[in-house]
Amino acid sequence: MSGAETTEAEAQAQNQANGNRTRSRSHLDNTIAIRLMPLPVRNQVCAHLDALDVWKQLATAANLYPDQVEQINTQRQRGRSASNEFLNIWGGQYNHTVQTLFALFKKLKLHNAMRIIKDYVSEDLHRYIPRSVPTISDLRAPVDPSARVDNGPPFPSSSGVSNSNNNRTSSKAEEIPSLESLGNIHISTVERAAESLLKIDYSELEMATDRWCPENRLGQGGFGDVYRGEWKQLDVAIKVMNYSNPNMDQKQVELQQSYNELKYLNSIRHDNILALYGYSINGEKPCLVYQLMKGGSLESRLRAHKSQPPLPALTWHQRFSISVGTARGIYFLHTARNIPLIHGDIKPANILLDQCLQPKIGDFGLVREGPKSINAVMQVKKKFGTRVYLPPEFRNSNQLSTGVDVYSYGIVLLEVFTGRQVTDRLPKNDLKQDLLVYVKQHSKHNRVELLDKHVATPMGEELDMCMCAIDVGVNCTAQDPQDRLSMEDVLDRFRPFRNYY
Ligand SMILES: Nc1ncnc2c1ncn2[C@@H]1O[C@H](COP(=O)(O)OP(=O)(O)OP(=O)(O)O)[C@@H](O)[C@H]1O
Repeated sequence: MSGAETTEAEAQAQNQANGNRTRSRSHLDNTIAIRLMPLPVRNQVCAHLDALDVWKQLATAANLYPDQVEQINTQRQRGRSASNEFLNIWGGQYNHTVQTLFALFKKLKLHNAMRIIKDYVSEDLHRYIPRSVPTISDLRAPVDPSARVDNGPPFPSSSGVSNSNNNRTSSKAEEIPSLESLGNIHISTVERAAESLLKIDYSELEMATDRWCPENRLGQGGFGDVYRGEWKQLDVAIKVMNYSNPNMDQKQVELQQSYNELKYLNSIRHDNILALYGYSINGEKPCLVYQLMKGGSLESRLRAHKSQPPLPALTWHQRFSISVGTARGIYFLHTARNIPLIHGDIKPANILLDQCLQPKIGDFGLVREGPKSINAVMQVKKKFGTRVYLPPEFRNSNQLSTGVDVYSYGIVLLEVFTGRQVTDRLPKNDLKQDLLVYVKQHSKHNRVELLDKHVATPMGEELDMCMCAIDVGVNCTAQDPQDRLSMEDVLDRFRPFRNYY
C-alpha cells in the first residue's frame, strides 16, 4: 500500500469510527459545500431524486438518525421536496461537500444524479459515471444475488461515504446489494413493488400472442403496443414497454410511470380496478400482463357509432351502470388506505369495459399518494395528467387533492351523458363555450336537450336518472374544489337509482 493510500485508508477508518454523522470535510476534498451548491443545480437534482422517490435509500446510506428520517418524511407529506430536506440535514448540519454527495450517489448507483452535479466535483472523479446512459436492456439481466457489481476503481475514501461495494473481496455483510438499473430506479425497488406478482417468462408471452402477430394488436399507448393473448387459458392484454423517447428526462418519467403501475395497481384489488396479473423482464422488452377487457375502452365505446362496422350506442342504463362502477373504483382509491391515492388521469380512455360492460379503471402510471386526509390539499411541484380533464386549482396552482379525480370524473360523466367530448368543437354560436359552460348554461333551462342524441330520449325514472347524472357531473366540476362533491356523495346521489346498476 502506498503512503497516500495508507493515509486515505486511515482517514476512512477514522471516518468510520466517527460515523457518517460526525464526518466533516476531508483535506482531500476541496469542493464546495452542499449548502453552497448553485440553486438551479440543487433544484434540478432534488426534482430528479424526488421523481425517483429515493429519499429513504439516501437517508439510510447517509446513516441519518430516526428523528431526522421522520423530519424528512413529515416535509414530504406536506408536499415539500424530501430530497431537499435530506440535503438540508445532511449538507447543512454536517457540512458535507458536493463531492461527498457525488460519492453517495455513486454508492446508490444514481448515475443521472451524478451527471447533474459532475461540474462541481474534481474532473478525475468523472470516470465513475458510466459513459453510456443505462438502458432498459439492463432489465434483461436476471438479478443474481450472488453476483457482485464491478464498480470500477475504488472511490477516494475522503468522500465520507463508505464504499465497501468497491471491494470485490469484501464480506457479504458489508456488501451493498447488487443492483441492476432501470434508469435510476433500481431493479430491487421494482422487484419489491412486484413481490406478489407473477414473473412471467417472455417466451410464454411470445406464444400467447402468436409471436406478436399484428392481428392481436389491440392498440398503442404512450409506452408502446398492447396485444391480446391467451396465456394459461386466460385472456390477457399484454403491454409491451417501448421506452422510445430519446429525451432522458422524459424517459425517466416513463420509467417512473411503469414503476407506479407495478407498485399501486399490484397493491389494489377491487371489482372496478383493472387486474394486473404479472410482468416479464427476461425478454426483448419488459411487459405488463393484465386482464383482457373485451369491451375495449369507454372512449372507444362512446364513439362506437363512428366505428366500422358501427356498434349500437350504449343505452342509458349501460351508461349509468358504467358511471356507478367507475365512481366506486375511485371512491375505493380515495378511501382504502390511510392516505388517499389519487389516480390523476381519470378519462374515458383509461376506463376499460369487460364483456358485460362493467368498468375497470386502468393506467396507474400517474397515481400519487395525496395529502393525509381526504379533504386536505397539498402543493406539488409538477402537474400531471390530461389537461382538459384537470381542475383549475391543479392546472394553475399545482394544488393536489382528491378533488382532482372528482373533477375529472365529473367531466367524464358529462361526456357520457351528453355524448360530446370535452375537446369537441362546439356549434358556431357556441364557439366561446367549452363543454362545461355549455352544460352549465343549458342545465338551468332545457336540460333534456343536453342528452346524447344517439339514444332515444329517456322517459320517467330513466329520465330522472339521466338528469341526476348531469347534475352530479355539474357538481363535481365546480370551479372551487370546496364546492365539489366527494366520491362518497356521488355514490349517495346515485343510490335512488340502484335498480339500474
Ligand atoms: N387490459 C386491456 N384490455 C383490453 N384493451 C386494453 C387493455 N389495456 C389497454 N388496452 C387498449 O390498448 C390501447 C392502448 O392502451 P394504453 O393503456 O397503453 O394507452 P392509452 O391509455 O390509450 O394511452 P397512454 O398510455 O398514453 O395514456 C387502448 O386502445 C386500450 O383500449
